[in-house]
Amino acid sequence: MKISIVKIGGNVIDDPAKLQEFLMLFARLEGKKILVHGGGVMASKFGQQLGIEPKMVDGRRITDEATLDVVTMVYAGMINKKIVAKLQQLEQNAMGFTGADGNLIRSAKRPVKDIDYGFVGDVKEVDTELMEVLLEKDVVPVFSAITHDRKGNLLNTNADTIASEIATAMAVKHTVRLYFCFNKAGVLIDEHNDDSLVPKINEDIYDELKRDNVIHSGMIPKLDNAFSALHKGVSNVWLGKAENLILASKGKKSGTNIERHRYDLY
Ligand SMILES: Nc1ncnc2c1ncn2[C@@H]1O[C@H](COP(=O)(O)OP(=O)(O)O)[C@@H](O)[C@H]1O
Ligand SMILES: CC(=O)N[C@@H](CCC(=O)OP(=O)(O)O)C(=O)O
Repeated sequence: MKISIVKIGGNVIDDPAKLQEFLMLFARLEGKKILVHGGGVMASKFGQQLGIEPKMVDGRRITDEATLDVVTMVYAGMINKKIVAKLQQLEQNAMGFTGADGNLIRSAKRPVKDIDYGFVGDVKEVDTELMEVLLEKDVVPVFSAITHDRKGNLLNTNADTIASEIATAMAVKHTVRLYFCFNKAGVLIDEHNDDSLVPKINEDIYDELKRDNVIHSGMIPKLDNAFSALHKGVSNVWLGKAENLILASKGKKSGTNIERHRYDLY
């Protein structure tokens, strides 16, 4: 099978008009597809209303027990079900999941090293067989950023990581393209200027831009996950504005394309 794995970030989801526009494009995407959504911005806002201040380290959320409740409500509840309903309206047979549903994504609580991330899960296993059954039935799986450890605990997992792990697992048997859709034109030299796009990036350029703090916060997990997916067999990774999804799917020039090898650009 040819499968598109599309990740949509919280900044787009938080804007109802932009979300609707993106879902309409996603609905037009041909072939088998899986959607993974974040919602970090909204979890931070709802948490703050409850007096819980967000704590992020390199784009990843420190998740204590109260925060885990908030992210479960916001990601697996509100956002996931709204997206599923909107996709159903667009005649996509969407089904919403956390990793616990059908044991689709099992993770393990991240071990404490320098930082204690709390209830954050590192993905250990994706059930590709069940995923294939769903895709064969033309179901469009929609994943939130919640996984489980099969010991009764839900865990918060970065949505970019979920997209990359699903892509990697499916790439063992299938041809997989991974799209990270968000609110910027791609990797930028000046994050406030969409014209400063880096059209191709490899790990050497990434290391340099990260060292110079040109790439920071949420862009770090995105690129770490993009390179990891490519190294593990994903054919193609694209990163760019949600509204350019269809252009990207047709191979038209847009966004940042991630290159697999350090020597790709030389
Ligand atoms: N070099 C860069 N180019 C573009 N965006 C960057 C860069 N470095 C940091 N960022 C920030 O990363 C953000 C994207 O990460 P994140 O907020 O996690 O996205 P998402 O919407 O997918 O959740 C951008 O909105 C931008 O603020
Ligand atoms: C562990 C961890 O960082 N989890 C993320 C999951 C949501 C997410 O990734 O949302 P965006 O894609 O909108 O950033 C978080 O709670 O922010």
